[in-house]
Amino acid sequence: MSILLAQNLSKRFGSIQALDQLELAIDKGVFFGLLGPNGAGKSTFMSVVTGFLTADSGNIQIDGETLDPSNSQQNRLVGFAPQNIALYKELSAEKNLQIFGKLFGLKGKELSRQIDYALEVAQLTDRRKSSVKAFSGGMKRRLNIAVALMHKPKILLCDEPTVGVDPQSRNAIFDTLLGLKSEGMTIVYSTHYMEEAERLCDEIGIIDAGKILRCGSPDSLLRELPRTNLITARASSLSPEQREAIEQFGEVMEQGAALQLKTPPEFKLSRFYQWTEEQGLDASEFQMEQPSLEALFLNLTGKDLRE
Ligand SMILES: Nc1ncnc2c1ncn2[C@@H]1O[C@H](COP(=O)(O)OP(=O)(O)OP(=O)(O)O)[C@@H](O)[C@H]1O
Repeated sequence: MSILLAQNLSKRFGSIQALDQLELAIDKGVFFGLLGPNGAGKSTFMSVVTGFLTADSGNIQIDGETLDPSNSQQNRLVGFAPQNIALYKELSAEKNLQIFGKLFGLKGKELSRQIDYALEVAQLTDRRKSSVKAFSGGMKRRLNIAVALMHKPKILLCDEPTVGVDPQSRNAIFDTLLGLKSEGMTIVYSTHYMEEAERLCDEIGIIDAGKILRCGSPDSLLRELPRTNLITARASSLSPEQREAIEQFGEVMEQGAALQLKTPPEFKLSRFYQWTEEQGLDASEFQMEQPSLEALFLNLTGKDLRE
């Protein structure tokens, strides 16, 4: 059974249709990536799931029950780390967690235990007494996630947690989230970076203009791409005879100093490498275009993911 189910979900802001009959089902324990460009509706979807916004129509179920923002038991199932960091900058990491924990009704030993746990998961235990204003962007992001964990949610929604974060801090955020997944938490992670979606996610939902266009494992999504490969090499690396012979593998185009080979679906890579070997050519001379989620997105929408 899905732990998070959205059916026919729509939300409009004036003339903008932010969510457009969106359909999504996320299973328990899955690291789910919501991949789409700016303005696709990712934040709006998360805000509706957390009850900050009300949908115009449609239905959300959390762990089998229809979403009801006034149901505090249900609210406890979902943690939300919003894109705009919500922390008290003058206060320490520990104090921040204390305030948010109390808001969720934690106190005494349970509150202390949860603070220790959240700091540990966010890899901030040694900075618990430091004030947030001294934190790097990545540390603030991790504390933002720690806050979302204070009430022990089963689903964590993370809205673009790596925007504006340096590569080292990004890795620390990934470790934190993968650690949570290994504890059984369901993670919904929005991003417009396809490398992140590919690296982290068990399943990906491609979102654009408020609709989920495709959903599945990264591999199954990539299999949807037309199986035409593009192989590029320097034209000067082939003799005139080899230049002619390479046409047995597909259509050859010359682009300045580069030679591009567009291969048909029945193309056999092993046969191609056998030929390069027979010809005494260095296989590393030939660059292969890999199928990517970016290419799939372009294929589905005619748009670039990074536009
Ligand atoms: N409160 C609001 N009032 C008016 N328009 C809004 C509001 N919130 C979102 N929108 C619009 O709804 C659309 C979806 O926005 P949303 O923030 O959900 O996208 P997103 O995929 O999260 O992108 P981003 O990464 O830019 O936040 C956008 O066109 C946005 O401008």
